[in-house]
Amino acid sequence: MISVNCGLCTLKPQIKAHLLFPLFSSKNKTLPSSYSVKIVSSMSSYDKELAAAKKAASLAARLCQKVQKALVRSDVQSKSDESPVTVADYGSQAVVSLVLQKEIPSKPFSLVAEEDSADIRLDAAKETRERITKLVCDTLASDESCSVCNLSQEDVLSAIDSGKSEGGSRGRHWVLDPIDGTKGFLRGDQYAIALALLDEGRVVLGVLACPNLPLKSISGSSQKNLHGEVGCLFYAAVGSGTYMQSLDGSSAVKVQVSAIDNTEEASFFESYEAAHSQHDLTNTIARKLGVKAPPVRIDSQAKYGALSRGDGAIYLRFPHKGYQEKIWDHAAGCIVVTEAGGVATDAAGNPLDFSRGRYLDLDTGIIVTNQKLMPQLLKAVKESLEEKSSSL
Ligand SMILES: Nc1ncnc2c1ncn2[C@@H]1O[C@H](COP(=O)(O)OS(=O)(=O)O)[C@@H](OP(=O)(O)O)[C@H]1O
Ligand SMILES: [Mg+2]
Ligand SMILES: [Mg+2]
Ligand SMILES: [Mg+2]
Repeated sequence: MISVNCGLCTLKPQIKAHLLFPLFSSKNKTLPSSYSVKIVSSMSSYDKELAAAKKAASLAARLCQKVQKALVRSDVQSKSDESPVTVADYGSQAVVSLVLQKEIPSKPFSLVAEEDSADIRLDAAKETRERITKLVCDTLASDESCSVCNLSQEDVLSAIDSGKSEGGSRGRHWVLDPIDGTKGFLRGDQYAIALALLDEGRVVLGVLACPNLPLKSISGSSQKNLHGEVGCLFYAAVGSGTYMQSLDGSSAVKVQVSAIDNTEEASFFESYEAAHSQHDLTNTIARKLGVKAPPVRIDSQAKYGALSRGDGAIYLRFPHKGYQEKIWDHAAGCIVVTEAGGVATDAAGNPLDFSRGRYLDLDTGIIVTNQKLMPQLLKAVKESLEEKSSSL
């Protein structure tokens, strides 16, 4: 049990009521009129969890933005698999864990998350530990419902380690990527805080905070020439649709995937990093479909968010041989897209199964599109994979 004296547990009634809507309500932004406007009114059985998830991801986004704006060399380390991790990854994970435990105090609390504290418990990481603890405290204290924060370093490390759950098909498990797209985060590009809830093995809600994603459509843009006001919060609960609001606070708009049924007009998203997805294979698939537009390469599950509001019609992800996908890289994105009317499957058309622990067990790759394009996409994927294997 983590003891936190930050006031999150003693919310005033007006702040509790506020939770379903913007957290940082200083300015109410207007969302682009291209998205159909419908204020959230339906109540689902996961309302309390969704409100907590939105609050947790939004606060974590605030921490990440602060770090990204003033990143210093000592904020970044390498993990044992050579992938980068920053004080913001750790801080974001701690903030989300602490907020969820305070907002949803029921037991047991189970979190499947990417990071753990082993490396930052080492003697050499003393300054990093201090920096993370201060970031977490400052972030929690910046929330209007929480004026005091007395967290110790051990509280923060324990909060990070609460993410060691194995998940599975029984009970409820939160699934968190505290920064998805850490490489994008380091470049100053796209990243996402991705949080989902599994209930009996099924993703029942998901929240994607995308601090650098423009509120307006990025259709026809590339990651390096995005313009306009940024900071999107996408959220979805099973059976209730997908909504987007500004991270700074705005009324929510309902979003829908693209209605395109002609593959020639479709554009597709893929990983920015060539090491994360086979760009040559996706090029073959796109050619078969007659796609004319160049691929839109952006980091992180911001791709799922952009797809959910119809900025593009297809997301293709084909990791190189031997890579095993983790559930936190797709759980939130998947429900955000499916509740917006999309479909996400593996390369053989099987639904993604998040009930098997920390990893996804899937055939070759992940493909996401709308219902109309899926049959053609599956055909093109099948043919491209067959050609690739016969050429080896
Ligand atoms: N080799 C390899 N193949 C496939 N995927 C990998 C690989 N290595 C890492 N990862 C995971 O990719 C996550 C980043 O997401 P994206 O690939 O969508 O973004 S990016 O464009 O590549 O930055 C990234 O998530 P984060 O670690 O949270 O950044 C990883 O989980
Ligand atoms: Mg990730
Ligand atoms: Mg991550
Ligand atoms: Mg990582």
